[in-house]
Amino acid sequence: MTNPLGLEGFQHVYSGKVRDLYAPLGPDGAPVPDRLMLVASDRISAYDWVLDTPIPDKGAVLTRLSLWWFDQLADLVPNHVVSTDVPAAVAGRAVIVRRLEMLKLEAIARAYLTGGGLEEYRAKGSVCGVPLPEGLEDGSRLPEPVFTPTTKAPVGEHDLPMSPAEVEELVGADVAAEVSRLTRAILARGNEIAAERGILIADTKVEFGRAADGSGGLVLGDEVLTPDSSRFWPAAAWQPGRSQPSYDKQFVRDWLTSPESGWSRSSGEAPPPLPERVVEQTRAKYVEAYELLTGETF
Ligand SMILES: N#Cc1c(N)ncnc1-c1cnn(CCN2CCOCC2)c1
Repeated sequence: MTNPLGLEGFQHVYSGKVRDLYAPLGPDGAPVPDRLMLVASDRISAYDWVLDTPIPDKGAVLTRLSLWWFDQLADLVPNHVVSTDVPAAVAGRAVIVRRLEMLKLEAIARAYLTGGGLEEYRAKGSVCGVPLPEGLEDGSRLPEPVFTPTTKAPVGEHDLPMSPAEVEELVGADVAAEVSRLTRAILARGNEIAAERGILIADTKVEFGRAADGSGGLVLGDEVLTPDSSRFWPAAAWQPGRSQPSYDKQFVRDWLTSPESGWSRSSGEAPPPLPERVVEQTRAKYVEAYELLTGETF
């Protein structure tokens, strides 16, 4: 298995759109049983494409933000973070984590109605089996966060909505109820904190696992409440009844859909490289979100 970053003492396990997973190797050269390393890249995705142009420091900013959120949520749920003692090549954008038995579902909660949830609401008046009030629009705030889990589709395929019965069949009724409760509580806590700082978190995806030996309860894995795992909206621009501007990706989206890019979403072709000004504006939004939420300087 190739080692894209050439990390001595680590075996590459998996690459997602913007993050990668490595296994630390022990002195015998075998993977250490209960450890993994999550590495956040500077890659950015838009319109289902991973763009050619990296956003400098994006991986480091989102790693620090996720670590901060794990701390803010520690009273709600234990997490998989072990340390940030990582190789210099990925310092600041990688985390050593406990190896978990991950639940095979994407635990999604929605506090505002948009995207796939809005489509289902318009068709059925409900989302994932949860009836919603009439008259909701794109961007409407929901009475309370709704659990809208999906499958974990293979690379290149789309995640599919799961009904409560399908979740229970996958993980059992008790774990299904706890995953729903925790996912909604994480989003509610996130919005309590973010709204005071000018950011609305419309929805979020988290991942849970259990200790490999089966001991203990659910552990929060992956990343948490970052602009990659969640929809961040600027609170001041919130206006139900239209598509909301993205806190972090609007400069990218606006340029890619402008005549200047020469690109069309319907072309099926990869988007062109981003101009430097869009890269700088986007980097600044990630840093701004981090500094607003945490009160710390990047
Ligand atoms: N987190 C975590 C974790 C863990 N603590 N233990 C075992 N497996 C995983 C794991 C394996 N894959 N994913 C999906 C999320 N990936 C993250 C990396 O980047 C690609 C997507 C999570």
